[in-house]
Amino acid sequence: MSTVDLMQTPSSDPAVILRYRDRQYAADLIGAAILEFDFFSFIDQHAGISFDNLCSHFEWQTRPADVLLTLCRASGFIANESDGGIVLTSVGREFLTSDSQWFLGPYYQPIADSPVRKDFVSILRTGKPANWQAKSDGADWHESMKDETFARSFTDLMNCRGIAFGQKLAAAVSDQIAGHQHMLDVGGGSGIYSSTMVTRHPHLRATVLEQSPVDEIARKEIDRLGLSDQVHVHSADMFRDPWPTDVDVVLLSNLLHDWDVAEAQQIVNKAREALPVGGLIIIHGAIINAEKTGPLPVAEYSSLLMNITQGKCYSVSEYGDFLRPHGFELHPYRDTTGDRGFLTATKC
Ligand SMILES: C[S@@+](CC[C@H](N)C(=O)[O-])C[C@H]1O[C@@H](n2cnc3c(N)ncnc32)[C@H](O)[C@@H]1O
Repeated sequence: MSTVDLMQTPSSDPAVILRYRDRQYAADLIGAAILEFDFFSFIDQHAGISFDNLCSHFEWQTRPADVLLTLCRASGFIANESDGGIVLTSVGREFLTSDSQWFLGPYYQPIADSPVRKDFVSILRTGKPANWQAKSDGADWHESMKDETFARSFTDLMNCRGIAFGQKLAAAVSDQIAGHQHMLDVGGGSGIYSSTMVTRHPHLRATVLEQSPVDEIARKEIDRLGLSDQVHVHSADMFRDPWPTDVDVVLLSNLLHDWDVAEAQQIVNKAREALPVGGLIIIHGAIINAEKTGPLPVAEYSSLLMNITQGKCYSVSEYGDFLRPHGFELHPYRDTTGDRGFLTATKC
């Protein structure tokens, strides 16, 4: 394993490298819409249909249907009228409706039998995530994270991107974090976001709240970086157990997007309870714009998350709904690197 120098920051943006992986499932979701549901022909015949009526017709659940529609909007296949009604764009009508002479459905036929495409059909109907990467042991991603070998491999995956993401985030929140002392990094994985934050802001200490076995992985990683004095690991279940309360910043990095609305709201409510008035919540990850028209790389990544977890990439307005009515003042969304960004909010 290479030596890590968290003081050194990258000069380039890894977006292109990440996008190959982040968009891996998007073709299968579009393939499901075309091949299984002839979705675009239906929209053509029912121009202006509402989201709810669309879901009723196809018997789709809200979460996966929203991810599909966001992907179609971000791709420029559909648009929303001012009353929210869904219509096709020119490219959608000309190339994606089955009675058009330019219909490109047969181009997707080779992936008709892809397990991921088939999974999407059942996720749209049931709302339940598929097994992680079609593993046959029946465990979804959330359950798999309790397995030592899987947790190690997946934490490595998150850690490698987290070095640059964490460094950019730490730099971007400098003004907001200056007067704060103790950050709670909920579901913090290897602790890389805490490690990069305290390296950039040495006045700060951090606590990583993690479940077993990731908690032990985090302890070892933080120790390897020589940061055990500033970053501690608190072993707990974020839903069932109490959170430390002597904190004035809560970081939720790539966390809410793993969960459906009820669980995500539960996490935000626990963050509110943990923070004093004036405390800061930071939500970091891949975030859809307020209009749900993009960015395309985030809409593509959302199809992967929707397939393997109980969540999706939420939009700026959906995060506003989690925060504003629950006692937070929201600050504007900001980009960092690699199609990621963050929102902050202050507890009122
Ligand atoms: C997608 S990862 C994000 C890790 C890190 N925050 C990042 O940005 O890379 C979600 C993390 O939440 C943790 N997690 C999931 N359920 C949890 C629970 N009930 N209690 C504590 N941590 C949990 C997982 O172990 C995992 O490390």
